[in-house]
Amino acid sequence: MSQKETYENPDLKKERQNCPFNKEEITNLLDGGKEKTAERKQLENYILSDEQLKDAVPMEYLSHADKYAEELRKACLLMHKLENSPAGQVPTLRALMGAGLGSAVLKEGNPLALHYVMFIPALMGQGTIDQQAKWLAKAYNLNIIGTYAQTELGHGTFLRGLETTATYDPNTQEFVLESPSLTAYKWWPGSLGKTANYAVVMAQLYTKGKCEGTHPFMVQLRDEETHEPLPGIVIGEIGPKLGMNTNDNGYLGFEKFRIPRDQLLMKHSQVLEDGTYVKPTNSKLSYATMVFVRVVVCQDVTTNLRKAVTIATRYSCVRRQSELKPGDREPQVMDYQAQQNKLLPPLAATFAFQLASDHLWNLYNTANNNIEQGDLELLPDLHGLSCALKALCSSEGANFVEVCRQSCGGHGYMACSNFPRIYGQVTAAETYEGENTVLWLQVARYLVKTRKEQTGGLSVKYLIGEEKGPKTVDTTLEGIVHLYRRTAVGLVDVAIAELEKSGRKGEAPHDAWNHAAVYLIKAAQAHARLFVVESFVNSLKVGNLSAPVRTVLSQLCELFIIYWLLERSGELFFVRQFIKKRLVTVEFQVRTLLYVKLLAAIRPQAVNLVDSFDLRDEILASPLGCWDGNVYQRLFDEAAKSPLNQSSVHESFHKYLKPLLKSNL
Ligand SMILES: CCCCCCCC/C=C\CCCC(=O)SCCNC(=O)CCNC(=O)[C@H](O)C(C)(C)COP(=O)(O)OP(=O)(O)OC[C@H]1O[C@@H](n2cnc3c(N)ncnc32)[C@H](O)[C@@H]1OP(=O)(O)O
Ligand SMILES: Cc1cc2nc3c(=O)[nH]c(=O)nc-3n(C[C@H](O)[C@H](O)[C@H](O)COP(=O)(O)OP(=O)(O)OC[C@H]3O[C@@H](n4cnc5c(N)ncnc54)[C@H](O)[C@@H]3O)c2cc1C
Repeated sequence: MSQKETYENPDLKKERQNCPFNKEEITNLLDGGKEKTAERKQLENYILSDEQLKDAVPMEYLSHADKYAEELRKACLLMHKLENSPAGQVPTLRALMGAGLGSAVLKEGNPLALHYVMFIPALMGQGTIDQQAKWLAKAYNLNIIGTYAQTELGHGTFLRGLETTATYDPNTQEFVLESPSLTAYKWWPGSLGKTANYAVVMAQLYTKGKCEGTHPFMVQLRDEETHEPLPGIVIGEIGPKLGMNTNDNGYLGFEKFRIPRDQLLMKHSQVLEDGTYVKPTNSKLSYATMVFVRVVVCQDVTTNLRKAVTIATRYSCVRRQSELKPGDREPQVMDYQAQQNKLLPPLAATFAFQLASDHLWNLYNTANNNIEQGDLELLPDLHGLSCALKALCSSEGANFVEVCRQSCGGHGYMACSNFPRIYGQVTAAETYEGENTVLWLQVARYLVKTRKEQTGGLSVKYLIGEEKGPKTVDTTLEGIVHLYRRTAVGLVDVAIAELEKSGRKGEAPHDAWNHAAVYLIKAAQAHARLFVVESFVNSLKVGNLSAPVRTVLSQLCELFIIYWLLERSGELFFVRQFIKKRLVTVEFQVRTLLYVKLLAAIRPQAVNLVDSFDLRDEILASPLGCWDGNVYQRLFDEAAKSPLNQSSVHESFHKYLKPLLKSNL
């Protein structure tokens, strides 16, 4: 019997009555088409009906080592199932690696994730055709399992500061890998601790006595039969973390470890037999794997946010608390405007982030195809936009997930609510693949350069030439988007003025840069927000949407754009012309009124909107967010699984508490 034929909480049932739009239309839109929805559902049935992929006990009750073993067991079973997947191998793999279907089975992180998300992409992006022929089939067939080992104990951000060396020995035509200090040890790579037997290792390449910078090397770490670390390789796992505890992040040291010359991944730069170094066309091409992951992280964070919003919204319609009208029945907490103010902006954000991530994905594909043909023109724009959206989606996503947790009161703090895990994943994305502040500064560098040199890619075209558009702000959506644009331009100009001021005081450019960081980061963030709101508005102009779906998405779009404007209103005060023209006060009064009206307009559709995400209960993995709304019974069922409830008196009572109670007599 399907979950939809059993109990349904009466409040949720009411919420679902008379839905003015077709939920399936939104589901199809988010999946990328009707066929993709059908494919996803078929895949979910295939994977989630397998009893062996279900947890005997919740992960929280297992030891660190048992958690890893259990997740690895399921990850390997999933790989076996992949061969017969009805949806085909590529879509299945994609679904299994991310926060959607994959997380229903592998709740604490997939020990094979790095193999697919970074190791294989690194081989494809950095290896020559011959190297790909040698390694890729082995990697796809899981004859070898790899990771991406870049970060060290001493350096993660500053890649030019990495200490691991790979020194070419022309006599044997080998590279000698060495960790010259404790801080040179690789530290953090996922799957490195216990799972992987190979890695793409980033190391400083030395040849003919000269350092040529960081380069990727294909390195075998463990014996393919026994899995023992090879002589000269030191490996371990780094221990428990805030989240993602079964990704077995590890450490790795090299003691004069030799690899053949042809294990330098040589697609972009080469070392010839005699040690001659051949430069790449662009030194940043060796950073390409990170660019790819930044792009997919935006999508992954959005999926996690959808989960958090679904759980919080359904719970808020089941939960009744306090008094709205004296003497009346306690209301659904969703009927408090304060609760709508918490939950409807993140609901709108799930659409905003998805649409922006879709644009980024398209840019990635075009740029990558061009790069394969030797055309690097789109690279700066891709780097700028992937840094901007990765930083924005992960930081805003983490804040929104925390708000969703808060909106569920005490029950949101339960491990079984699934908020701790979701938060652990989204907050990790603020740090990995480039710490967000560092990425904001990369974006700012691109913006300042574009504004000063008056040349740049599509995402920064608005910084080139005179400001276009109306001089006053009107209350249409276009008018508000224009306000975002003027803020973004204004903040870049403020940052440039700050840099020039420091320059006039005689500061060196690097000091001036450091002293303008606050402004630079604000400018980068305003740029990223502009991109997201423009994507949202433009996406609604095109596309084949029915009138009811267009109406509700337009309401969400407007709500989101006004929400951000009100949230970030302080930034407008940095832009002097806005204050002079008194734009801020008048416009904000009007906008606040509209914002509140939009909350009320969207409120009745909240459950229908999250239903249209079509996230199965197994994926939500939360008694608070289940489709049927049977929250309290499910919470009790979860508590019954606690090992502390397996006996009425725990043995520790006799060991510790009883003697203490006696001694007090
Ligand atoms: C299905 C989905 C599943 C998803 C789930 C994912 C789960 C996976 C879990 C975890 C994975 C995590 C993996 C990792 O974390 S791997 C390690 C990642 N590490 C980083 O990201 C390090 C961050 N640091 C850097 O990127 C760089 O050091 C730097 C901050 C960019 C600085 O580099 P550098 O000092 O060399 O550069 P400059 O600042 O001097 O800039 C010089 C010019 O280069 C341009 N640039 C920089 N980077 C790039 C790039 N990547 N591409 C293109 N161009 C780049 C920069 O703009 C400068 O250009 P200019 O023209 O101004 O000179
Ligand atoms: C869950 C997880 C998984 C990971 N997986 C991998 C992996 O598979 N492979 C891998 O190689 N690495 C991995 N990492 C490492 C990750 O990529 C780095 O931790 C990340 O890039 C940040 O680098 P860092 O730790 O050196 O931070 P630091 O750079 O030391 O940051 C510390 C502080 O200094 C600030 N800071 C640093 N530089 C600047 C600057 N120039 N200007 C202003 N502020 C600055 C930062 O903003 C931050 O506030 C993982 C990390 C995590 C958390």
